[in-house]
Amino acid sequence: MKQPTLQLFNTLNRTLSPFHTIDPKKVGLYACGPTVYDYAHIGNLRTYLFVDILKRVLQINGYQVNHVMNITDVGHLVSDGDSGEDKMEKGARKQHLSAWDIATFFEDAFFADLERLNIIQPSITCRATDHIQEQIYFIQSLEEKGYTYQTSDGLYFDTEKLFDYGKLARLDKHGLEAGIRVDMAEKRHPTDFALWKFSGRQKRQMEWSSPWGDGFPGWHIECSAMAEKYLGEIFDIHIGGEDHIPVHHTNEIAQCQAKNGQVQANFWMHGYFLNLNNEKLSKSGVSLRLESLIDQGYEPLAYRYLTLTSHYRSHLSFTWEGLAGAQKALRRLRERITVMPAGGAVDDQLKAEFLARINRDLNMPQALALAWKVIDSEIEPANKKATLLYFDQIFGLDLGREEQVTIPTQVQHLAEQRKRMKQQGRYSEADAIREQILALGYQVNDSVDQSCAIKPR
Ligand SMILES: Nc1ncnc2c1ncn2[C@@H]1O[C@H](COP(=O)(O)OP(=O)(O)OP(=O)(O)O)[C@@H](O)[C@H]1O
Ligand SMILES: [Zn+2]
Repeated sequence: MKQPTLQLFNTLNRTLSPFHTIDPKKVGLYACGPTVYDYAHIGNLRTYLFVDILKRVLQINGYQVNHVMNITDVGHLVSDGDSGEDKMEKGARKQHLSAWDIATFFEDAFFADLERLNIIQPSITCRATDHIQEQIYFIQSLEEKGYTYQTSDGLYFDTEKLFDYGKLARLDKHGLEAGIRVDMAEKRHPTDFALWKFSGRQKRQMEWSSPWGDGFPGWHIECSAMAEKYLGEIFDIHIGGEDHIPVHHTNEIAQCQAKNGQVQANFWMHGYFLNLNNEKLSKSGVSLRLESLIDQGYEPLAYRYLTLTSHYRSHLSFTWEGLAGAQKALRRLRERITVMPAGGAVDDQLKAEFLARINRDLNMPQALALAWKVIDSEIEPANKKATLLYFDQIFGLDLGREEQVTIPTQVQHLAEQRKRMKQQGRYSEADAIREQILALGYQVNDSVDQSCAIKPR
């Protein structure tokens, strides 16, 4: 398919822009991965579902996607402003395990959640602790270029050295400095951030020697170093949750610009938060796991369906009623598809309409609405099925899974009533009931035995 039919919202210039790639057939995609100090919550998973949808949309547009995702298993401090404890060491204390053990445990749990949600695995997964040397080289290069300074607790990036620091977030750097009230310790500017932190007097579970002393890398440097290793100095898309805009991605850009003279990705995309009771879900605060939804009897894909009902650039409020609605809609969609015959062809016009919707900045709510329109359309049932299964390459909802069709008792009663009317020769009343059944989304087939004569329309 020829470019540029796909349009994506680029946070860098705040516009919906035609998507152009560096290589005509390939996309380099870097997604910031989880910090594995606890279970992922369904908010984190919303972001990975968004990445998955983007990847599927790129693939259906004919691109081969080289998808790299990191695992943050060291260096992410409790405060994004680079103060406080390392989340891994804190998590290890809480779980009474070593930092290495919790990293392995929660990484496995994370991938199990991805699988349950039909999220396609990244092409490359890379851990921060497996790339310490790459991070040290990156920092050395920044040091040689004069972007660093040392304090008693680490080596820092001097954000004042970059004239356009903070452009991704449109930060008012000087305004920030004037209004700053927090203790900056020995940092020269509030936005400066750690590249390497010293272990200090207390021995850490995770530490390495470096030209600056024993310690561990800062959080932002891991993504810059690993993205460069696997995707090169410049690639197509960098993606993460909206909280990455002001700090993590801003600092990643600063490091790469300082080292290589350019912003490392052409497109920056951000998924908005999932909230619960108007609060952002977070591992350390209000949390809710996929496991809890399963415990309540929901299938993981009902949650996937729920996330498709809102655009990725809108906040989504989680409610149990919303999830129940999503579960019901998903079952109903599968029931309707189950009874359609196989062997049809994808409808060209509906396919074009679908591509137009998903290619306009991944408009999944509109794409879902189209699926329901297909269900109610006049096209041949076999072609409906083929078209919906084509859509499912993007939805990832297992729409081809056979769903046991359960006819509501109300519909069964109406069908029995209609049968009696017909036996008594009261045909116009029987026809009126048939219409009533149709309005409820079912049809009666008179040519077969009454017990299997009702099916979803
Ligand atoms: N409520 C949320 N809704 C959607 N995405 C989220 C939410 N909270 C975090 N994310 C995203 O999830 C991804 C993984 O985040 P990470 O594992 O680093 O979480 P964290 O910052 O350690 O913990 P927390 O969930 O407490 O913020 C990131 O891209 C982040 O932006
Ligand atoms: Zn990152």
